[in-house]
Amino acid sequence: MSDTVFTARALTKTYTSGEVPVHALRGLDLDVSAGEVVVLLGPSGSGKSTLLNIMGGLDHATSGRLFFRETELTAMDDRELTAYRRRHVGFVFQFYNLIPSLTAYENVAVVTEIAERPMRPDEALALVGLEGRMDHFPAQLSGGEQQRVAIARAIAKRPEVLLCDEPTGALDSKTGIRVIEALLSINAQLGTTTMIITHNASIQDVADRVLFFADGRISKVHKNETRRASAELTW
Ligand SMILES: Nc1ncnc2c1ncn2[C@@H]1O[C@H](COP(=O)(O)OP(=O)(O)OP(=O)(O)O)[C@@H](O)[C@H]1O
Repeated sequence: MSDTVFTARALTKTYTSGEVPVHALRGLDLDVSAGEVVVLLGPSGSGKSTLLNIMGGLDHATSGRLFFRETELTAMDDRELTAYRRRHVGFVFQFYNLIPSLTAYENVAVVTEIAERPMRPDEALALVGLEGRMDHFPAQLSGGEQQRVAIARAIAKRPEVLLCDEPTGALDSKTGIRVIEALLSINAQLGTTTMIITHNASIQDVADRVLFFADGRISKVHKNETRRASAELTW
């Protein structure tokens, strides 16, 4: 099996829904290795979410090619992309989208009931440090804890990749660090390839590689020789 999970070549995305076309991605080349933690930084509108959505099979590119291992995502129709997404991709968004009437355990079980070889909800919740909160409802959990339930839900199906769009965007520094800690612990224990969009530059220190976006392109790449432990982060 190849060690490269994603290969993007000359990838573009142009939105033509408005009067003026928006060039969200302007020819992007990228290789992501298995088990890598990649942080995406850059100004608002620079194309970070567009790239993650295409990698996650939520959207189609306009031109160029994108592969998940040997499979070409840019050749897939919506039905094939849905199957790819269900099988291989976990998503974490800024807002947790938990079901308020279900406990933490039940929110995770919603996913494990339909996955192919899921872990048990209690295992997934233990991985994010919430073994003691399984019977709590979202309203009884802090923002950081709710986000960790959302992470447990995303990883319970054992996805190969975890795509996170501003996972700490709504959190204060202390709870945000706990969330990053949960993501890194999953990466260490399960080897899940992890991509994290953030506006918080201090998070870049926990990555293997940092991609700086500007105007639909990757303008700079920085490789961290050593990754900083999440406990050492401050913001
Ligand atoms: N569905 C859409 N229709 C039209 N234009 C869009 C759509 N989605 C995104 N765009 C535009 O594409 C560009 C890139 O947006 P994108 O969300 O990828 O940026 P971003 O770097 O993730 O920004 P942010 O950090 O604010 O989330 C922006 O100009 C945005 O307005």
